Amino acid sequence: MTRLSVNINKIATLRNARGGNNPNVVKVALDCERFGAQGITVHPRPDERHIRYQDVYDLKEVVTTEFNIEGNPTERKFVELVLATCPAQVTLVPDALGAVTSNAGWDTLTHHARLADLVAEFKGAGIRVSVFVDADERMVEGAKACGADRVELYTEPYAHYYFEDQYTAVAPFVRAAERAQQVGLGLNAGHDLSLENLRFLKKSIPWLDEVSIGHALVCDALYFGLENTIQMYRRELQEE
Ligand SMILES: CC(=O)[C@@H](O)[C@H](O)COP(=O)(O)O
Ligand SMILES: NCC(=O)COP(=O)(O)O
Repeated sequence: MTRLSVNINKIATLRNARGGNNPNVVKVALDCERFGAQGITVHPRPDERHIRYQDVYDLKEVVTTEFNIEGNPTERKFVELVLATCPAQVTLVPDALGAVTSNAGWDTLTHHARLADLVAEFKGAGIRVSVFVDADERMVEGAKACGADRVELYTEPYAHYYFEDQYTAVAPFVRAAERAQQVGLGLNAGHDLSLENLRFLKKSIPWLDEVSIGHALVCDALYFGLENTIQMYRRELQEE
């Protein structure tokens, strides 16, 4: 089964636009769970432009599905937030300061020592660790060597090339996913996944453990409503 984790960053973006508490990210997270989300993902950034550190503490109190915190552990503040809130999963993402969104996976070979220390620290606290990587078998192997439990494949290139040629677009992801399976890593995927491209990814890599989806899902919810939208994404992930 491939689980759907809803990334609620964009809900916080909307809330922050007016400075009040509408929409309420805690309520939305609970509603997402009620509507069928199997996890809640947040990706706090150091500038707190969407999810704030306090949101993470508030969400940890109430989320009953898998809570996944994504972020760059270069910031000690992020490491401390994760250790203090103890989510089910932390996803380590090398997002650059000032970047609009995540735009690459880790070089798990160059950063082996640092990643290995962090993985050990989080695993020691009972937190599953996923490492965000490009669809590159060497980076998958490097994540395994760091002690990670899972990798999350950065799917922006798949989403980008999907409409040109879906088979060519998915091919490196299938190879990376096969490598993850061979070395015993769990497998997540995320970034720019949508109602258009999700089913083909799932069909190509049926052993995917989890997808985290935010931007497209929140956009779709404007048209279809949140409950319908979550159900629509869940249907795309059903086994054939
Ligand atoms: C790691 C990843 O691909 C997502 O977490 C993405 O970075 C969402 O973050 P934003 O909502 O800030 O774009
Ligand atoms: N890990 C990916 C994620 O949480 C959501 O990415 P996106 O759907 O907002 O591009």
